[in-house]
Order: sequence, then C-alpha cells, then structure tokens
Amino acid sequence: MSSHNPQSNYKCEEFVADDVTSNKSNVTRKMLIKEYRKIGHGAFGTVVQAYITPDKETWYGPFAIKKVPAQTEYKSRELQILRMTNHPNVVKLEYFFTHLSPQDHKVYQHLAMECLPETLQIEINRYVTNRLELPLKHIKLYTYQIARAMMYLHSMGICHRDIKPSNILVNPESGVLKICDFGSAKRLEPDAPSISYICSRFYRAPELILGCTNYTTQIDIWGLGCVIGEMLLGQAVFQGQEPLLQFREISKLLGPPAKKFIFFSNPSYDGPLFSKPLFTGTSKERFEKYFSHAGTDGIDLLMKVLVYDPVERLQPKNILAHSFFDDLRNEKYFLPRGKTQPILLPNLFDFDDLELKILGDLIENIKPNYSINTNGSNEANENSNNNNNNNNNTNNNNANNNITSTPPPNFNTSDSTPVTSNTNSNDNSNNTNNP
Ligand SMILES: Nc1ncnc2c1ncn2[C@@H]1O[C@H](COP(=O)(O)OP(=O)(O)OP(=O)(O)O)[C@@H](O)[C@H]1O
Repeated sequence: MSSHNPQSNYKCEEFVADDVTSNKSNVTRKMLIKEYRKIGHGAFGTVVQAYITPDKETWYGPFAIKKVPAQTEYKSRELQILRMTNHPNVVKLEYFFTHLSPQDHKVYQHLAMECLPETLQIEINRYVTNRLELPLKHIKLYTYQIARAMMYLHSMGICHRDIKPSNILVNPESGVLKICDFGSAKRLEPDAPSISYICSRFYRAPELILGCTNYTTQIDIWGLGCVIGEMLLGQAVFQGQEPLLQFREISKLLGPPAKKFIFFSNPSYDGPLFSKPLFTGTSKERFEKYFSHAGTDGIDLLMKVLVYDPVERLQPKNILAHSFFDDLRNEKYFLPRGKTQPILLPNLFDFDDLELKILGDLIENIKPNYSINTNGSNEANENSNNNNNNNNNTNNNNANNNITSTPPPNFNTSDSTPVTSNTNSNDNSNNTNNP
C-alpha cells in the first residue's frame, strides 16, 4: 500500500476492546486490535490501519479504523449512516466499538472500515507533481463511480455534505473508487432546515454560500462538479479565500447569478449580488477555455453540473447516462498509472434492484455494449482478442477488498485470508471478515 503520508507523532497501540460489533452479523465480542500505521487524520479524528483478532490466531483486516471522540451527535450520525449503506462505491463499515484511550483517558468511537490505498487527492497530486494530466479515461472512470454512489445515497435521502478529493478513496491499480467520511452526512428531510455552514469552502454549492438552510442533496452534485474540474485542472477550480470571495470565483466562470436564485437560496440575504459580469464572452467560451482538454462531452457535462440553480443541476442518474461515459460503455479496459498493459475496468454496471428502479428507462443508455459475467468480470459480446490480458480484475468492487492478503507486520503467517498463525490455505474467496 502506498502511504497517505500524514506527518505523525501518533503512537500505534495494541489493545483489547470488549465490545467489537460486526456490522454484518451484529455479533459483539472481545477482540484484540493491532494498529500498525497512521494513514490519515482530519478535523475530527485519526485514521489508523489495523488488524483485528478474536483469538490471536485468525486475523481480520487490514482495516482503516477511524477514531473520533464518542458521544457527539455528529459522530453517532456517521455510524448510523455507515450502517445503513451497502454499495460498491461507498466505503464499507466492517466493525465498530468504543474504547477508552490510555493516552488522554477519553472514550473514542472506532469505525473499522475496508481500507483503500489512496485518496483521489493523492492521485491528483501525483499527476501534478509529475507535470502530467490525469488521463481522461481515469477521470471518466472516477466520475462515473462518484455519481453512482450519489445516486444510491441520494435515493435514501442521504446527503454527504463534504464531497472533496480527500474524502474519495481510490485504488489506482484497479480503478475502484469509494466515497468515505460520512462525518458531515445527514438524511435530509424535505421540510426540516439544516445548517448551511457545511462542506469545505472550495466545494461549497453557491446556495450554501448564500446561507440556504433548505438545500437538497444537489449540493453534493455541485461538489462532484468541483471534483471533476479539479481532476482536469490539477487544482481546485474555485479557490476563494473567504466565503463571499468563493462566490466571486464561481461567478467568474458561470457569470452573475439570477436574482431569483439568490432570493430562493436565502430570502433574507443582504450581501453583494455579484451582478456585474467578471468576464467577457459567454460562459460556454469560459468553460471551453478553462477545461480545454475535457472534450466536447466533458465540457457539456460540466456545464450541466456546475449550475447555480440546484433544480437545474443534473441528477446522478442523468450524469450516469451522459455521453461523457460512452468510452466506459464501449471498452472494457483501462491503463492504470505506470502500467504498460491495460487491465479490465471495474464492474461498473452491476446494478442492484434499487439502482435499476431509480434508473428506469435510462438503463438503456447506461448499460455497456458487452455482457458481464455473473462473477463480475466483463466479457465482450463480440469475439474480443483479450489474450494478452490475464489480469483477473473481476472486482465486484468491494468483493474481497478488505480480506487479508497481506499479513500484519511482525506476524509470521503465510499468504491467506483470514490470516491464521497455522494456516496452510491460500483460499481467500470467502469474505470471513465478519464472523
Ligand atoms: N477506509 C479508508 N481507507 C483508507 N484511508 C482512509 C479510509 N478512511 C479514511 N482514510 C484516510 O483518512 C483521512 C481522514 O479520514 P476522514 O476524512 O474520514 O476523517 P475526518 O476527521 O472526517 O477528516 P476531515 O476533517 O478532513 O473531513 C482520509 O482523507 C484518508 O486519507
């Protein structure tokens, strides 16, 4: 796994937690937790990579364990939401428990999730550092999976409320992407107000900046537009140094907002109206200039996503059906970074009944031009000459993702799952993470 490279003075622990609950089976039992690497931190918590064992013989993991102070309303919501979700593009919760930290004697909630190697932020930065552009095919692949996750979450009323590249996990080797960090997420009720001071500044929808409290899940779609733009530019599209300057940055690209939009966002708004155009020419010309290598389809998609009026912003299902993703429907392969041989794309079309219901007739525009095996691998309808591709990237995205194929450091075990001290099995086909 490549490093998330946090500067860290965090001391990894080995400790026994009495009440470790499996999210899958609901069974609670005592487990030994062995942390061995800090992989991230944020405003609220620390994330460590760890293995878990009930008996010191069978090890489960690696997991990304997010530790946050327990008993805040904010954090119990994260657990609640993660427990409700089950989707290939949403990070999966495996175990959860609370534990008293010996370091500061505070109780922390621990969320043990499947662990992915990197964030989209790291992926973007790597290309920037190497003075390269993230290939358009990768941008399509990542965007599609974010939109698919949003279609699922939004159908349940769940708004993520903090979409940004560092809250999106990717495996650049397989192309799989999953949204993480549900610490700000909320199930929005139609008539219940929600705080507008949410979401990281560069990714805040314009209605949030104006102080809107009856926003919809479409604020996430704005965030998605910002993420697509960032993948194209290698840097955040709108970089205002304070909230109103953030709005100014947006209006430099989109043009002035309609007065109606300002009023509907916040009837008592009394700040600047940004009514003066900050550029000459049309906004289309501006989009074409900003995102010159996005292609006609990419620019068309961005112009339908980065839209002031949330009602006009594309819905996730219409994003999935957009022609920008036709490459993914027509071809089965992509070229991971640093590889010379293409590998199979993740299975992007294994929709469940809920997704099929949401998609309705749109499925005709979305489904691929090749058939998909039941094991999740993609197979062309036509006789494809894929004999140079023996990479079995079958990937029903989350299948086997957090199964232990690498034993924990200092554990003298062979390559098996779960890791057992006396194992001789190489069969990791069963996900035994949740006994
Ligand atoms: N499942 C995971 N697999 C791998 N890395 C992860 C995982 N979950 C979180 N991380 C890493 O930890 C970082 C922080 O996680 P997260 O965003 O959930 O915490 P946070 O305290 O809410 O952060 P922030 O304040 O930045 O929103 C992520 O950016 C990522 O680098």
